[in-house]
Amino acid sequence: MEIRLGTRRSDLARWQASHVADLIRSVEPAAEVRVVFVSSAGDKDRRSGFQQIGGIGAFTKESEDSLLRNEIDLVVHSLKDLPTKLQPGLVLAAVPKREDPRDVLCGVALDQLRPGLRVGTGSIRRKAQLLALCNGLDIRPIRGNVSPRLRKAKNREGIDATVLAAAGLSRLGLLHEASQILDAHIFPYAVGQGALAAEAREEDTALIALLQKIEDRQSRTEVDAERALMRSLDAGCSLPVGVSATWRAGTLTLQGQVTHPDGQTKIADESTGLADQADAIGRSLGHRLLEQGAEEILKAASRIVEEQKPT
Ligand SMILES: NCc1[nH]cc(CCC(=O)O)c1CC(=O)O
Repeated sequence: MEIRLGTRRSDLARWQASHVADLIRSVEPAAEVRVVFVSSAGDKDRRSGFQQIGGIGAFTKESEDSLLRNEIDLVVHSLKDLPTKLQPGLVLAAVPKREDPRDVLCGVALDQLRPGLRVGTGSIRRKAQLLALCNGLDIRPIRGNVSPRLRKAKNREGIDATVLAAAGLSRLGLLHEASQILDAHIFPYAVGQGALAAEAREEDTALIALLQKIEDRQSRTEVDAERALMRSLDAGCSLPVGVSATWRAGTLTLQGQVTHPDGQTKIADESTGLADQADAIGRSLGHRLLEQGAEEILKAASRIVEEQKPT
């Protein structure tokens, strides 16, 4: 079978694509996987803050269009960047084994956070959670690829610190550059962080069956529960929702935290269930958070994200 695998051009995207290509070859030695580069709005627009370039789907839309036009057969994304609603005709065919989903702090350690310290991040979740840990931090909007962000923090170029996903650093062989891995109970991670998505056309049943062989059931369950939470909160990928998934004797506990962008209010709860109840776990957690007032925080966050968009 010939498989045209689409990816963006960044170092991280290339690593992820070749990793999935290797996984496919390992379960199907006869597969001919060819990597095809697709650019995205998120890659082209380097002017503005991360949240600002049309937000949802900024990194995934072009490759999905290319998939729908039959130019490629499969796209590999960071699952974190994949909107909760896929375009009609496309499916999340497989989720391979998830990397460490946690965030890391680079530049300083957690106990060195002080009012006025400049922390670069374009993520409203990271901003909110950082301010909740240390009121008065100077959060600077930055975006761009992982390595330049790391370098800026290291050289104190406009920022003193930054927060990045452990998974991205690890894939680029840069995890040793992190100052501290952040405990997910103190600093919950983004929905889908550390996981990869293999997206395909719904009608491509042979390819989907093949991709099932590279799926990791536990990772898939976590991701399904986390995405169900996001849907029940009606929250786009750019909202301040953090999660943490824990397994005990075949049951999954999903913790969720919604944090006001000013860091002053947060709502947290959890929901537990069996592995085949991923959707129900995510949905019931969503309902609990909404009952406690999450909607007001999410609305405030949406307004802030909207205001930051260039007109
Ligand atoms: N939106 C950027 C992005 N998308 C996926 C990753 C890291 C890898 C992952 O989370 O799987 C990153 C960089 C970061 O947030 O540090």
